[in-house]
Amino acid sequence: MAESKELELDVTNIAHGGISVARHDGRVIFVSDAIPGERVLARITEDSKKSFWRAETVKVIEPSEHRQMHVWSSASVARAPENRAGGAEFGHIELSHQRELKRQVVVDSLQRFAKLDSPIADDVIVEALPGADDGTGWRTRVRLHVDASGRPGPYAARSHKVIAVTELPLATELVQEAAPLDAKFVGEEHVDIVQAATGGARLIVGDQKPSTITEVVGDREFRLADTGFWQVHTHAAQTLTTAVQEAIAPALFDTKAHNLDLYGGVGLLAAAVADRFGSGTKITSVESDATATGFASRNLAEWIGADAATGRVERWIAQLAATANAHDRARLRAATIVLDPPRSGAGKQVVQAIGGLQPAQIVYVACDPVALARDIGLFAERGYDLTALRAFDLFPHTHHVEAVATLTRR
Ligand SMILES: C[S@@+](CC[C@H](N)C(=O)[O-])C[C@H]1O[C@@H](n2cnc3c(N)ncnc32)[C@H](O)[C@@H]1O
Repeated sequence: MAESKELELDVTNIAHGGISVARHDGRVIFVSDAIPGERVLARITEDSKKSFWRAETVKVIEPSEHRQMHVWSSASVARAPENRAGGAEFGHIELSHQRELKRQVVVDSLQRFAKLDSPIADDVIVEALPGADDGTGWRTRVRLHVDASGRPGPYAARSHKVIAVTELPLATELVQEAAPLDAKFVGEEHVDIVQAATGGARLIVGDQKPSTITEVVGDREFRLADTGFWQVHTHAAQTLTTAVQEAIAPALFDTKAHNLDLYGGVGLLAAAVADRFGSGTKITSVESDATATGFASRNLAEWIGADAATGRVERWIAQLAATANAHDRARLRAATIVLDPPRSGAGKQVVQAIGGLQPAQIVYVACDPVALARDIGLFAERGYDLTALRAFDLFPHTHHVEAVATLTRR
């Protein structure tokens, strides 16, 4: 960028990633902190590409009827763009309209990346989780980054500049109370605040040695490392447990089949499946983090047919396919496979490997609608149709949306 350029833009659509779309002289401009329907003054931040530019809202000229005061003043458009805290990029939008925009992103992703124009996608709504009416107070895990002077804070939106803040409104009360926003951590890179279901909130400074915490879902306890993966929203684990249980078609479920929980963490979704279908359920939870699978083995111990394996899914499943005999193949054809991959999705290699096993049904839990849509497109090529889809607002005031899709063999 030679010099800072500002333009008045009419914002028309929402794009994946929490940014809005405007057009100027026929060129697409992705604009942050705006809402479709608004006219804004925006500063161009990237104009090196032919096909699109990027811009940040500097001033709202004609606000949307859905604009509200930002739930986090540290992220407000009233601040200079480079000083706005990141992680609440929808906080200036009414909560119900955030969900409408997320719905549009899910539907649009399915149309563009899965080439899917189906009533199942059209009927999807983004369901709210229990919690505060204003969508704050749900985060049980927060990472603060530390700047060169030792001061902790969130990164600014779209950069690694640490922003000093006085509050963390998306976090639970206990996490807010425990957050050391005035302390100094010279020489550290980050500080995590983690609230487990029992034992209050704790600080994890830098690469501190992990200790064991307990999470509770319904009347079931899960043990895990405080540095390990657990769903972030206070109600997320319960919501996904129920959603996965409901996404499985009982008529296609076989307790004795070689059922799988891929990207299984500490066994949350394997437990959901086994709870739904009873003590005889066979299911293997596969996860790359050996500490997590160690905990998963213990968390799943009460089900005789449940176990946990350590491995990268792409290799583990290739190995399974390579060594399966006719009996194993029949058990895999009868199987239900649950997968909950990271943001990048399962990808071609894993989708092809699962498709090759020809399981009866697949339940795909996704935190990225574009990655999900790409994988649904790949599954369609392997003979699987989308038969159910739900979306959940697991991350209010951010652009993130979680989806649970059921795919059934044709
Ligand atoms: C979105 S989390 C889901 C965990 C679990 N299903 C839950 O809800 O608690 C994704 C998990 O996949 C694991 N993971 C990431 N890439 C992996 C890979 N290639 N193979 C196996 N596990 C992987 C991560 O360590 C993480 O535990």
